Amino acid sequence: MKIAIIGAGNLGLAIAKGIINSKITETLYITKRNIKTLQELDTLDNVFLTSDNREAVKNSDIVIFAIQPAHMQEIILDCKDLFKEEQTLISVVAGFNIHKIEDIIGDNLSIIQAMPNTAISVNQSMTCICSNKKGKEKINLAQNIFNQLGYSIEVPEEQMQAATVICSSGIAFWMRLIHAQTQGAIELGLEPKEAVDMITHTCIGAARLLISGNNHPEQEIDKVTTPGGCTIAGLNEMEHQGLSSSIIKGLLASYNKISKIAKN
Ligand SMILES: NC(=O)C1=CN([C@@H]2O[C@H](COP(=O)(O)OP(=O)(O)OC[C@H]3O[C@@H](n4cnc5c(N)ncnc54)[C@H](O)[C@@H]3O)[C@@H](O)[C@H]2O)C=CC1
Ligand SMILES: O=C(O)[C@@H]1CCC=N1
Repeated sequence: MKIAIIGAGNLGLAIAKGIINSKITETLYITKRNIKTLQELDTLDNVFLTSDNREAVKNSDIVIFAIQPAHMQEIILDCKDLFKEEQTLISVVAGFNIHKIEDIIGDNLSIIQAMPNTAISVNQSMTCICSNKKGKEKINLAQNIFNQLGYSIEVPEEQMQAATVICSSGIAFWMRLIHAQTQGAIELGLEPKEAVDMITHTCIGAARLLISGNNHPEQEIDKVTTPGGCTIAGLNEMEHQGLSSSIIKGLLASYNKISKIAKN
C-alpha cells in the first residue's frame, strides 16, 4: 500500500509520524511547499519528500489531504486528471464537507472524510470517519488504517462537526485542563515535571476506568468522594466557579464556529 500525505503541517506531519511508527505502508509520499523543514524524515527508507503534489498523487493508492481549507480547491483541481477510480481520497480538512469535494471532482471517486487529532503522531488518535456513496466500499480500509493509528469510529456525515470539536479540538481542551491542574499542583508545592507526570497518568487512569467498565462518570466520582472529605470540597468549589458550565459553553462556541466554516 502506498500513501501520500498532501500538506505536512501540524496534522499532516503528525499523521506521517504515526504511519511511520506503525509501518502500515510500503511507501509514503509527504508533500509540502517547502520541504526543507521536513529534514528529520529525509533519511528514512521508503519516505519520499516532495513539493510536487502530482508526483505524490500519481504514485499512491491512498491520498490524504491535510491542507488548509483555502487550498483545497486549487490543489484538487491541479491533480484532478490523475485521480483513479481505485484510489481512496481521505480529507482531514475540518469544515470541508464531502459535497464540497464532490463539487470539484464529481462523485465517481471514493472519498473519506476523517477527523483525527494530533495524538495520531503517537498512534493514539480518536478518529471519526464518514464517506461519500462510492467510498462506502473503502470504509473498512480507512478504519483499518486509523485503528493502527489509534481508534476509529464511523459516524453519520452530519456528526462530523461535533466530532471535530470533541476529538480534534478536544486535544487542546484536555491540554488546557492538564495545564490548569499543573498550575494548581505547583502551588501545592509539587515540581512541574512531577506534577505533569502525576496529572497525565491520573488522566489516563480515569479514561481507562470508563473505557474498560460501563460506568457513568458520576458513578466513578461517587467512589472517590468521601462524605465530608476533600474531593467533594474541591468538586463543589470547581462547580461554584462554573467548571461544567464553562466547558459546555466552550464546546458549543467551538461547534458554532466550525458549523459556520462548513456552511461557507
Ligand atoms: N491541527 C489539528 O489538530 C487538526 C487539523 N485539521 C485540519 O487539517 C488541516 C491542516 O491543519 P494544520 O496541519 O493545523 O495546518 P498547517 O497550516 O500546519 O498545515 C498545512 C500544510 O499545508 C502545506 N501546504 C500549503 N499549500 C500546499 C501545497 N500547495 N502543496 C502541499 N502542501 C501545501 C503548508 O505548507 C502547511 O505545512 C486543516 O484543514 C485543519 O482543518 C483537522 C483536525 C485536527
Ligand atoms: O482549530 C481548527 O479549526 C482545526 C480543526 C480542529 C482542530 N484544528
